[in-house]
Amino acid sequence: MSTINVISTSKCFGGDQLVISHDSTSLGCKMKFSIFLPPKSKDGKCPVLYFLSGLTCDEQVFINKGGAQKAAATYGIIIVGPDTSPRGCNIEGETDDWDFGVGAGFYLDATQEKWKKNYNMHTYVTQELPCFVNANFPAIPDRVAISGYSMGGHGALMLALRNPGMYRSVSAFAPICNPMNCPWGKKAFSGYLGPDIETWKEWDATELVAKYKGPPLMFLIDQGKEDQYYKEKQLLPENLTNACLANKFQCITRYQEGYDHSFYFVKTFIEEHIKHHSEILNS
Ligand SMILES: N[C@@H](CCC(=O)N[C@@H](CSC=O)C(=O)NCC(=O)O)C(=O)O
Repeated sequence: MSTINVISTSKCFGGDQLVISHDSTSLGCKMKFSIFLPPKSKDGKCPVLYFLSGLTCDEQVFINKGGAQKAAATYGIIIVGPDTSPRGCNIEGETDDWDFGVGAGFYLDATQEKWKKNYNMHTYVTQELPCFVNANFPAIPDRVAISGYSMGGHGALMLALRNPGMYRSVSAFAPICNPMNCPWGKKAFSGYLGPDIETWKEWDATELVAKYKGPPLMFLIDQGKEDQYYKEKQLLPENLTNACLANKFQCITRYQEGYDHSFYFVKTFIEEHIKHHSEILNS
């Protein structure tokens, strides 16, 4: 287990907003993550919500723009916000594009030679980070939820489908729903996974719904109707809805009038998502 380094700690709604760094073995670099500790965690262990951010984000964006701390304090939920990719690995071209490489890890484990040593965000978020959080913070290891936004929304759905039983509750804001059929996803999957489209299906939530064999699970998804990336067909929520209908997988997708693809949209509905997770995590 790597050493914990507390970068910052700030009192917030009676709890504490921390930023932590540690050496990651699965990613082969130093990683930062945010963790909000609600006031209730001073008296005992609390459930945990992992929140995965989108393209171009680091561990700072959600804690500064997401507006989640008040609800997390109210409902007694710890929120962990990992970074979106490894950083500083000196891979040629990793900072050339905003939608691939640094800031765009897509929460998968890369198989291509150039990326596979470092771009293992699936292993990091599902294994290494929870071990580290559970060892260092008052988290209840088997009361865990996951949510995310855009690329991170897909990460939340896909991680829950690939890891049955790991997450009791799942939600997403404007998720990329079917990456192998949208420009962002095609670029990322061909870069990290190579040209064989069959291997892409293992990392695509819309494909994985049909294979899910775990305990009953439901998705809560909010999608803005004025979202520019929705209109450009980067998100494809209808493809996920159709897959869920075909496979009797419960998915509530709420199309929200007037909202675009921004953190103004996320912060509008974050309290409802945290309340939703709290009800399931505490049941
Ligand atoms: N190229 C732009 C836009 C990138 C962008 O919109 N990123 C979103 C997530 S999109 C899907 O994953 C985001 O979270 N941006 C951070 C923010 O502060 O809004 C750019 O470089 O900003």
